[in-house]
Amino acid sequence: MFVKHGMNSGFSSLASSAVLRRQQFLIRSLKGYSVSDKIRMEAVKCLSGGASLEANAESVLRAITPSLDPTRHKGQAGKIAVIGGCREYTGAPYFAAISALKIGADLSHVFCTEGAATVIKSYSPELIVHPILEESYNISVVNDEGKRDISKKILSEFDKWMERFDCLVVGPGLGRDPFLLECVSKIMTRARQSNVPIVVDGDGLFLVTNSIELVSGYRLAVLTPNVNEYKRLVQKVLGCDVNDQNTHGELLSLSKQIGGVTILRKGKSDLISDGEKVQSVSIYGSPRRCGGQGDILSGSVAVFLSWARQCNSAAERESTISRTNPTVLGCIAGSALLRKAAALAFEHKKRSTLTTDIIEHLGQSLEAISPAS
Ligand SMILES: NC(=O)C1=CN([C@@H]2O[C@H](COP(=O)(O)OP(=O)(O)OC[C@H]3O[C@@H](n4cnc5c(N)ncnc54)[C@H](O)[C@@H]3O)[C@@H](O)[C@H]2O)[C@@H](O)CC1
Ligand SMILES: Nc1ncnc2c1ncn2[C@@H]1O[C@H](COP(=O)(O)OP(=O)(O)OP(=O)(O)O)[C@@H](O)[C@H]1O
Ligand SMILES: [Mg+2]
Repeated sequence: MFVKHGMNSGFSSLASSAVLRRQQFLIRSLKGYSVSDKIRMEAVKCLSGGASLEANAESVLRAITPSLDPTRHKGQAGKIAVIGGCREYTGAPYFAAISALKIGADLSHVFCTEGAATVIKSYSPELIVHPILEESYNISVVNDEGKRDISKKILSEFDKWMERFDCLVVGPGLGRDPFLLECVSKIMTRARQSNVPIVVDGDGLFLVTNSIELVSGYRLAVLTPNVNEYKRLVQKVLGCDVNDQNTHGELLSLSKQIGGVTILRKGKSDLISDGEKVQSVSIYGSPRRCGGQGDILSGSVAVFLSWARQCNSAAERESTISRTNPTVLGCIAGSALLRKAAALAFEHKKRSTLTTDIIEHLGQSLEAISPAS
């Protein structure tokens, strides 16, 4: 009876499957003792050690999501900019930018190449799209001096907007063109000088892995590597292969080695560390691994990180949460919401679940945890 109830309440969402198996084992071994269900649950939590690692994601989401206060003006709930979108990819920046809006940001911008801009604009009139980036193939006849001028123009175009942003997402669908990446490096350096948080994902991680100084020591940077991106990062920064026997130690070392940037290692459980400790989010998501879910995550982390920073200054957060790095809170909240939305989408669409279906469930998933009124 207790087991069934426990599994259906928040308890199940707090545990990875391995921890759950251990908890079930412990519950079975506790049978026959005259303890109440509540005490038994506490005992199981302590014995399993799962509760200290798994983030209390719902509390984080509740604590950092701002109320819809009628006195607030446009922009106060977040202004996000995604830097990405090139000849090959238009979906990824769209997914990241539209997810930010669907969660509750007020404005979402995309900085991309001219060709990608028309396509992204046609996906949604909600996005503000800046066709400022250039790829080498478009300027192949331009000499070095001309290229320097183009690069300066791109930077000054971006500068006009940068101070307005609460967070940048660098990389979804950015591509790997050398000229374009060089310009994006300059944009990142400028954002860093202005203390604008940066979530680095996709091809942004390709750039950063090869130029780690772009983020090294920047406490407002978040890296969100998938399996491949994490492997490349570990090889480059730690000079070894990924060690699955020392997952937590390795993530801690990686974050410390990059000067305390927050890393969200995506996978079966999402692992998050800023070099102090490792927290996980293992809420059940979806068995569908369609492309684009990481893009939803990067846009979501940007919004929650911005909200967490606002709470920090307004001292609104619960005490246990207020001691946590806002970049870590942003990762916990983003990961939990994506997983909840993915679970809901899968319930309806099963095998045909796509990233756009998951995006449609972001609002409903947040509403269930932090109602709008
Ligand atoms: N619709 C779109 O426009 C999308 C564009 N995307 C963009 O595509 C660019 C490249 O990202 P990728 O994620 O493909 O680059 P990766 O270097 O991570 O992946 C390259 C290849 O590795 C394989 N792979 C992925 N996950 C794996 C796993 N868990 N184990 C073993 N192999 C695995 C995949 O088959 C993929 O072809 C980025 O800019 C990204 O943002 C993706 O976000 C997906 C959606
Ligand atoms: N094996 C898994 N089981 C459950 N959830 C997973 C698994 N792998 C990834 N996820 C979830 O999907 C999200 C996206 O992770 P994924 O590894 O697909 O990113 P990605 O490859 O960058 O995606 P994208 O296609 O957008 O580039 C993660 O945050 C995680 O919550
Ligand atoms: Mg990705």
